[in-house]
Amino acid sequence: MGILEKISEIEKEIARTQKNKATEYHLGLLKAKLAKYRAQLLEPSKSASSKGEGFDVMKSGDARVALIGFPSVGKSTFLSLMTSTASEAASYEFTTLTCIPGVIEYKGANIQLLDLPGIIEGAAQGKGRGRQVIAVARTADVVIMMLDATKGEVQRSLLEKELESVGIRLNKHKPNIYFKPRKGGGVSFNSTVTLTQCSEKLVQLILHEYKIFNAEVLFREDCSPDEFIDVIVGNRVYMPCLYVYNKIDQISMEEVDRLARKPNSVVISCGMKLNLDYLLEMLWEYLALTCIYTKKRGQRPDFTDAIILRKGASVEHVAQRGRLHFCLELCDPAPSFMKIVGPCRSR
Ligand SMILES: Nc1nc2c(ncn2[C@@H]2O[C@H](COP(=O)(O)OP(=O)(O)OP(=O)(O)O)[C@@H](O)[C@H]2O)c(=O)[nH]1
Ligand SMILES: [K+]
Ligand SMILES: [Mg+2]
Repeated sequence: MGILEKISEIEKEIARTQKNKATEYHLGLLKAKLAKYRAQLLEPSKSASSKGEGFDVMKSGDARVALIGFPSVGKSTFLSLMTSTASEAASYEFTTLTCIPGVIEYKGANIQLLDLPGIIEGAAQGKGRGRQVIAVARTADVVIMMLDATKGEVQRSLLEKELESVGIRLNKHKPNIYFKPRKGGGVSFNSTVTLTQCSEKLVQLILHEYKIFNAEVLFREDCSPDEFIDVIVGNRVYMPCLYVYNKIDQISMEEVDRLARKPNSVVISCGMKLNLDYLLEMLWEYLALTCIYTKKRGQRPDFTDAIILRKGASVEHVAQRGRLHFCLELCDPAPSFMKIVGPCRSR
């Protein structure tokens, strides 16, 4: 049996198995197996043609945003609207066949926006350019999942499943579980909270499935078996995702209102240029970028020339941007998220 068949067998079995106390170990084991096969599926194959999967586009600017969506939802139209790059848009599917980068200039930041080919169900398994698109998505700071407002929720849940299956976790934080394999001593299991979804026995079972017999495990959060598996597997990407419903010019006001109220969602129309400013505001928030203005002693800050940093960045990051001589005289008082990490060298 090939890996794809094994995966589909396990998926079917999970779907048939009722979720209750008696089946929890069985289900936990199935999920561990599933994650293992999926990981195998994603391992780069040995053939030369699949080397360097993903489109080769240089990272540039202060942040990277990837446009993911079904064909013809308006990704290219959006790129052409928001950046000075033109990407061909047309009414037929798979107009875009490669990765096309553009730059959004916002609040002094350069945000790299990547237009990508449309993806469809089965993308993660290599349908269309799915794997390449997903490989690019993994490198982004934020994913915009663009959806056709007229197509309901189907597109959204299909794409979520695709991304989920390749280890991309949308709008979730890393599970707060300490996990460290050891050389010996068996499995030591502890938790600082009451666990309602995992138990020591289940954790042991899952670990054994991964041939891990010695490890330290500390749950600091009431995590699910899936979250625990994510921690063991280790290569998960936790990524903010904005769901953007395009083409709202095609649906009723009631429907627009319903979509707009969904969490992490924005409704727009590229065709009628509706709500694009609000989308940018949201995007900025999701990117969690901060502008820092520097000044020389006795002078006013230069608000036309910001340094863009991630929230939580330090003076050292400013220094790395070659603005060291300014950073010694940062606006006073220093913003609370800046921590001084060491003496600055002067230039
Ligand atoms: N009514 C309406 N049509 C739109 C809107 N935005 C884009 N379109 C149309 O939708 C069609 C597809 O747009 P594209 O930008 O090519 O879509 P895409 O997602 O890049 O498609 P692929 O590259 O094939 O994956 C085009 O005919 C656009 O004119 C919108 O807001 N409203
Ligand atoms: K298209
Ligand atoms: Mg396109």
